[in-house]
Amino acid sequence: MLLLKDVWVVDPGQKLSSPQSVLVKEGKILAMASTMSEEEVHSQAQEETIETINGEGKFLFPGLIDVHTHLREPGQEDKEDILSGSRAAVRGGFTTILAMANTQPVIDKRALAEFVRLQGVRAGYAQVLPIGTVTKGMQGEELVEMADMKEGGVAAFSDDGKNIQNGEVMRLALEYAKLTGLPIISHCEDKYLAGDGFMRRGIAAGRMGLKGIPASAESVIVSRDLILAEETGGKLHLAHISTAESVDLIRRAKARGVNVSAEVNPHHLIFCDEDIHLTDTSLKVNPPLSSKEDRAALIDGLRDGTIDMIATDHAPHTQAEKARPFAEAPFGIASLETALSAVYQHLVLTGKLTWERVIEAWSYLPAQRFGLKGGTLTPGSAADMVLFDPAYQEVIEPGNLVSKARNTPFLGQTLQGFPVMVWVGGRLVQENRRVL
Ligand SMILES: NC(=O)N[C@@H](CC(=O)O)C(=O)O
Ligand SMILES: [Zn+2]
Repeated sequence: MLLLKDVWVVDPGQKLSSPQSVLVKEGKILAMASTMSEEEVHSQAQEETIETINGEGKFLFPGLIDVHTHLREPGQEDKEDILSGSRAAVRGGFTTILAMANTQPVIDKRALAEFVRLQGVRAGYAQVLPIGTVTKGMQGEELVEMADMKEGGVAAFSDDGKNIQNGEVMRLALEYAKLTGLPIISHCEDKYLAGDGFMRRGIAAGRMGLKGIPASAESVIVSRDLILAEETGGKLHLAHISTAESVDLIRRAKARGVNVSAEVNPHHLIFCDEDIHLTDTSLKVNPPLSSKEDRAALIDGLRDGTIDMIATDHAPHTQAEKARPFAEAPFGIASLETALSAVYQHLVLTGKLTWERVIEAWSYLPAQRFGLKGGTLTPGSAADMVLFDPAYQEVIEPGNLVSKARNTPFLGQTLQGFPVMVWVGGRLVQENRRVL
């Protein structure tokens, strides 16, 4: 039995943000109270021994749930595998991650989904839930066997990495996915408008002489998918929203009652196109970093709930690939181990977002929208928990990272505020920044 004493609990699912004492027994939250006398604790514990952790000055919140993580297994294990990725997850405060389907081969069959799920179980860190592709071979043409894939454990369907260009295929996907109750996650990018650009079209791209991707490449497809979700009633989730125009479209669709949710990635909230340098590919990502005005609209959208959740889009790549010239390096930022601290430091400490909203957006709402267990510390729920020390500082160095990837813009920088203990189902998996 575990007692976390005098810890500041942030649990939006219970509308709670206050000092509490929390009792954990047999992998579950047993009780929580603002004051707990010795007698009460002992009566709950009965004969058991009690391990007490003093939580003063720290936060406790439900483990984060990341709905957009690329783990690269099967097929590209030199970038990341399910073991290294799920270790990186718990180091960063994530207890459940949804693994994107753009592996090699892509996850378009039940057996493949089961493989990903089982590799997650074998690893024994964060819970790994597979995402299946929407179309066979991720070719954008023929739908996968959705009901069968659900039996195999997929939590959603997505051709992420690619957009489904054919509107009729997207309409059918939204229609058929209703039978499973699972969302279709859309990577909104019109490939013809995006062309072969490397960063957001605008003044910064012009100054560097880099070919730009217009904001419309995203918003045209956001618009199409919102219309199709409205027509079909299908459950739509929009990945990595990055422009003011998209936020506006989603806001208006939600006002009409469209069945849509949206996510934003930490890098789009923290950086903008002006931060990109030709000699540093760590900020080369898709969708590209947008303008300062877009960034402000994304933060506003997250504050008012137009954008429901935060997701990392952890996209690990090898150093050799990222060392190529800007135009040739792959798109993607590895972020599981830095994302929460970066958001805490750059958005919470600066007063742009409340800590409560961040936890709601990264734990409670992902659980609600994707129909997952977790996302709250309500008594009876699994003890997937994060103890977060707001004063803990760490230099982001290759030697500290447990992910195989090093493609983070924070390399060499000091971040403040880190998970210092993480439990999955009551089992301690990270302590003092070391994965156990
Ligand atoms: N975001 C990225 O820049 N890259 C992702 C693909 C994706 O999420 O679209 C990847 O798989 O590397
Ligand atoms: Zn994507």
